[in-house]
Amino acid sequence: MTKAVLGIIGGSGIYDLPGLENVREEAITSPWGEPSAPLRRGEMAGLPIVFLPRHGHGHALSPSDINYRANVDVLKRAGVTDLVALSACGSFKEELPPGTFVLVDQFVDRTHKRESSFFGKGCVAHVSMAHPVSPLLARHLAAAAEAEDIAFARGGTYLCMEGPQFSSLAESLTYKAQGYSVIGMTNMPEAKLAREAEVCYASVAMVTDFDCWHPGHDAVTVQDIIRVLNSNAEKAKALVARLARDFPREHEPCPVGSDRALDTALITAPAARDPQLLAKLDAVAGRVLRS
Ligand SMILES: CSC[C@H]1O[C@H](OP(=O)(O)O)[C@H](O)[C@@H]1O
Ligand SMILES: Nc1ncnc2[nH]cnc12
Repeated sequence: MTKAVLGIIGGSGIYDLPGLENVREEAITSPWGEPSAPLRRGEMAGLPIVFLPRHGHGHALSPSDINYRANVDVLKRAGVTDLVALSACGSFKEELPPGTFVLVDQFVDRTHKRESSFFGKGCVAHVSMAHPVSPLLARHLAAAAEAEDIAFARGGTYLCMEGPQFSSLAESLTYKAQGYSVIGMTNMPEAKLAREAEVCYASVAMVTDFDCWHPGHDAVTVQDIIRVLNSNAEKAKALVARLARDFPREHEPCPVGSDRALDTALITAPAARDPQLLAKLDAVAGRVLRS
């Protein structure tokens, strides 16, 4: 049995985690470069928690500048088994108004300026992204939201745009017509990298606005978003506290195989593998590379 370690990535408006006990800051170095910030390790209700603010302290990093590989790598090195992403987002649906927490279960990746895999020349791997969210983690989040009386939706599709500009009206209307639920700038490649690192992943997409498609709302501005962001952040912190309280202390095997994703993914013959890349993959893929 593996002990559960819960990772929390804080998005816009969530730069720390009050309620974390015995906090120590840990600057883990990564062969993938600089993570957004040192990790903050501690416990909640006895459960080990590792917190990382995605945009760095003071929100210095734009979505395109975040080193998603380093972030996931250091969380893996810290022993994280289950990772919750907290993210602000715009909504494409009337029934998902600002303040709603959407436990998304699908992603559409429209990013184009980001390193999106740990693997490549000298060690090729193809993991499945058919079911990018860990259903058990999502179920625990739903139970925590229910217990905290937070308005939430089970399931939804998160369109990840490159940004940093918000969408044009034509883009917004197109995504709405496609049936997508929400839009943000950060969950990709984060979810892909978590899968490659065999870390269970779930995202709480916290609606701050209706993007720009809604006839009754003006085009989105950061000022408008910040107003909603702060109340969402308070609810998110309560959600995490409840999640930690009720979370299983042993890591539960993932029904969609998030925690074994590399069992069926590596294709490069051992003799053709690049030792330098293998060394960088020690944390992410050590389980399968060492066996
Ligand atoms: C401040 S609004 C735009 C910004 O907020 C979201 O970030 P995060 O997912 O880290 O909460 C969105 O993706 C943009 O990066
Ligand atoms: N409308 C929107 N588009 C992209 N990212 C967002 N984050 C919050 N609101 C957003």
